[in-house]
Amino acid sequence: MVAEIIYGKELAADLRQGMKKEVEKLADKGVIPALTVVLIGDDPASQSYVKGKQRASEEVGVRSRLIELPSSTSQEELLQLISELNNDVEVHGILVQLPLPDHIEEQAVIEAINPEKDVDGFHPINIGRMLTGKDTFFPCTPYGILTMLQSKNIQIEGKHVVIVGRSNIVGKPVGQLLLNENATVTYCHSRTKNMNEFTKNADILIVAVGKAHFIQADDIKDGAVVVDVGVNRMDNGKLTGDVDFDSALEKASYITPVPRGVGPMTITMLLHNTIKSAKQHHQL
Ligand SMILES: NC(=O)C1=CN([C@@H]2O[C@H](COP(=O)(O)OP(=O)(O)OC[C@H]3O[C@@H](n4cnc5c(N)ncnc54)[C@H](OP(=O)(O)O)[C@@H]3O)[C@@H](O)[C@H]2O)C=CC1
Ligand SMILES: Nc1nc(=O)c2c([nH]1)NC[C@@H]1CN(c3ccc(C(=O)N[C@@H](CCC(=O)O)C(=O)O)cc3)C=[N+]21
Repeated sequence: MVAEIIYGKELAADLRQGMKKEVEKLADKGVIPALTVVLIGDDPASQSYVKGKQRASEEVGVRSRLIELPSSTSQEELLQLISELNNDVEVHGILVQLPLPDHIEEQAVIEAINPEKDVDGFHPINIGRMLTGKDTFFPCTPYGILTMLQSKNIQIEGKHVVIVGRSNIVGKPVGQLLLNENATVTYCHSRTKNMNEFTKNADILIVAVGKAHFIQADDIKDGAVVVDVGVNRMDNGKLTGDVDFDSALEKASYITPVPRGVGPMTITMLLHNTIKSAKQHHQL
């Protein structure tokens, strides 16, 4: 079998066209959705992602402000800034780019953000709301993956979803989101034994590890749907995923590429959440 490639980049562009129209309508009512991104330090990958977020915001008419701070910023200073942003009625979404420097406790920062402005969907209140099946800001990467699967009418209910990786921002929440869609979910991680006995059983395999070509064709069931979340920069400067794309393409029924797959969808769902937040704040 040769897989159909799911280009998140194209779906993202389609969705942003709709968002642009929605933002124009909001502007007529005097509301301009506004996102503030806080970037600490000078990690080139983070800078590149943040640039992508700025560009996409501009495209749909979301007002995006970037606050760049040195890596010497203290936790107290960051918490103070978040408190100011929480109180600023002109700010609908707050995103603190992760990872943070070692001297800052990530969870304390996430919990300081007003859940109503937590457009990343990382606050425990929003995670809990997602877990219990309530409406909330869904974490952007999981939400983007769900939207990609739905765009191809891929059945989720009753399917065995295997996730490799259990981070708080990707692995864990994508499992919960798909569980809500009635999938049967298995998590694999660094302590999992005989991992490919699980991956080979997956109807939908989602890989978020951060190791280039970690998953090979041998690890994939014939006809499986393969979602590659990994973004790894190779020595030649090019990006590659966690899945050996060329060999997996011959085995899967659907596969997402890297780049142009999940990444652009993550950014698009961030804009979706920011628009949603603006509407909620203005009771629209
Ligand atoms: N496209 C996008 O929008 C996004 C892409 N990413 C990319 O996705 C990748 C993962 O990101 P993130 O979830 O934040 O990463 P983390 O580093 O937080 O988590 C990696 C996960 O992989 C697991 N893992 C590591 N080694 C192995 C192994 N040998 N076998 C099985 N599991 C293993 C870890 O297990 P354990 O928990 O046991 O340590 C952990 O759960 C990265 O490449 C990142 O750049 C991330 C966010 C968004
Ligand atoms: N608070 C927070 N929220 C996040 O959502 C968040 C974060 N921190 N820290 C890092 C990860 C990673 N992440 C990506 C977003 C877009 C692409 C993306 O657009 N990738 C393009 C390529 C981009 C390029 O060329 O550099 C693609 O795959 O086609 C990738 C990765 C969001 N993250």
